[in-house]
Amino acid sequence: MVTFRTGVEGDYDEVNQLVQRAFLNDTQGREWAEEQALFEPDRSVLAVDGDQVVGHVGTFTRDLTVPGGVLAAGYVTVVAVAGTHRRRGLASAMLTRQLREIRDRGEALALLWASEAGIYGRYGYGLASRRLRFEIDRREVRIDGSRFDKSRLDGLRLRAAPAAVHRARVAEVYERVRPSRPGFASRDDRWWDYRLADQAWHRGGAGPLQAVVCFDGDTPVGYALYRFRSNWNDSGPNGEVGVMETVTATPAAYTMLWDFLLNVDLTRTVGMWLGAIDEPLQYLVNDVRRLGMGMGDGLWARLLDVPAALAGRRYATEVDVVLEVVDELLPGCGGVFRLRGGPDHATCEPTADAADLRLDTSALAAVYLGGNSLGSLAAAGRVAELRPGAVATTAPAFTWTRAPHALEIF
Ligand SMILES: CC(=O)SCCNC(=O)CCNC(=O)[C@H](O)C(C)(C)COP(=O)(O)OP(=O)(O)OC[C@H]1O[C@@H](n2cnc3c(N)ncnc32)[C@H](O)[C@@H]1OP(=O)(O)O
Repeated sequence: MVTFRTGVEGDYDEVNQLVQRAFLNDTQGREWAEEQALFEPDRSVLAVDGDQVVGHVGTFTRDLTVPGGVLAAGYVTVVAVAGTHRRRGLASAMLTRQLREIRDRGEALALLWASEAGIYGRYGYGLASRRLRFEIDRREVRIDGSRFDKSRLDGLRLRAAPAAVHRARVAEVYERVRPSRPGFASRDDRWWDYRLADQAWHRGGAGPLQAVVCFDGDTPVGYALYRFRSNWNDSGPNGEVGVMETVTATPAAYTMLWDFLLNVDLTRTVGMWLGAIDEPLQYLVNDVRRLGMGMGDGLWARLLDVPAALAGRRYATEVDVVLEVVDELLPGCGGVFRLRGGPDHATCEPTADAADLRLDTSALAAVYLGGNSLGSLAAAGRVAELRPGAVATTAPAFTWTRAPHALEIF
């Protein structure tokens, strides 16, 4: 018989083996120091059959930047069920218990990256952010000089080194940018260890992790993390730059860093897998088509405390709306709420007033970070307009200056 329990410290190895098998990973030669340091056993739910762990869901404790604020969130991770025990409800049982535990800790929402996009909607998650992949034919692409004022680069300088050398500067820039960019997550030392981890298997055949930092005087104002992949073919050099993330406090730093990344001798391609959906590079280059862009999904979000989540963000325009939120999995998380908000204030409370809009919790999650338009969800029939005009007045409020961007898979 399968039973469920909370994890303990000694579970890591068995859980990790289960997870690696479930994700079809070859574990040979891998060490897990950085991953193990992130393990929060008391936030794991395990399924156990006899003496064997056959299922696992984990949670990390982190803060998420939302439009105009930062909220504690449960970061859901390494969901796995043994191949011998699938499609008999184990994941559903663990994921539902996990959502209740996240809510009971007072975290207003759960977040995850999905291995397959078909899995999580049934648990109330909505796709809240997207990413752009880039595969740039770098010889065809350059920063278009007519689109920016070169004098803005005066006084800036770049310094490139193995990433570990620049760790403090990189973390300093990230902390400066994080509070204002929806989708960014808090990174303590353990998370920097994970992000900068550089064992052979983290490299995926490319070289060591590099950082290039942009300084304005002595102040770091931007950085890029990247790897080179050396390659040659019959025509000569065919190397690649693989960009992991670029974080910048100013447009000038962004321009200077991308100019550097696009001009590495002996390379032909610049790739980035987790670019922002509104990546400014699109608006800077001479030939946008040659950026080789493709869209992917990003963060999935699940609201667990609707009033706290809605009052915890800010709104692009003044809004006063009554939302009926339908939550089939956790009915206690749904209800009718009046949201009053604007660029510098927000309140949200249960109300007995008639609802203006009705939507399910996954549709609300989809618009929560400003990554999808409420109007688009309404066009899909996912938002019911109970008071005529309510979509038109509410949709602009849920947008934000920048699209949400999740920088790393956890
Ligand atoms: C945040 C993350 O960690 S994402 C990683 C998820 N894990 C993986 O992809 C690893 C490989 N897969 C697995 O380990 C398992 O197949 C899991 C964890 C995805 C599902 O575990 P199971 O115990 O089989 O799920 P369970 O029996 O509870 O089924 C849950 C529902 O999800 C559905 N489902 C499961 N996998 C998929 C899928 N890949 N695509 C679409 N639907 C799926 C099931 O059909 C079921 O639907 P229903 O309730 O409408 O009948």
